[in-house]
Amino acid sequence: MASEAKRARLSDDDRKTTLKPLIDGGWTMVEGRDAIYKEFLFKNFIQAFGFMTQVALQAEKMDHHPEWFNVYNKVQVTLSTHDVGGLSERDIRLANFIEKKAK
Ligand SMILES: C[C@H](O)[C@H](O)[C@H]1CNC2=NC(N)=NC(=O)C2=N1
Repeated sequence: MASEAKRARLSDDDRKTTLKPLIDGGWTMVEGRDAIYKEFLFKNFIQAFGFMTQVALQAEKMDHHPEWFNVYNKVQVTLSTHDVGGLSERDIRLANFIEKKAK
């Protein structure tokens, strides 16, 4: 798939199939924009930062970067595709990677 296509806004069908499992898993829609949000809690800062490091390397590989905020053991993540002003396939892929690493 071309990179422009990957950054296309998710269709209604995509939202029912690929987005729904993430929402069921604790991601929420951000009010007033087409973006998803989840808060992750770790044992301590080192665990949180280890998680962030893994996500950062994957984000760079995908050329798709999270909006996030960290204090000590808490990491708040917002995902959206700035180039298209909303959710795309890349947000789904990054969210699924994040879920895997946050376990
Ligand atoms: C030039 C570069 O490829 C773009 O700015 C990329 C970088 N990372 C990105 N990250 C996110 N979340 N959305 C984007 O649209 C985006 N675009």
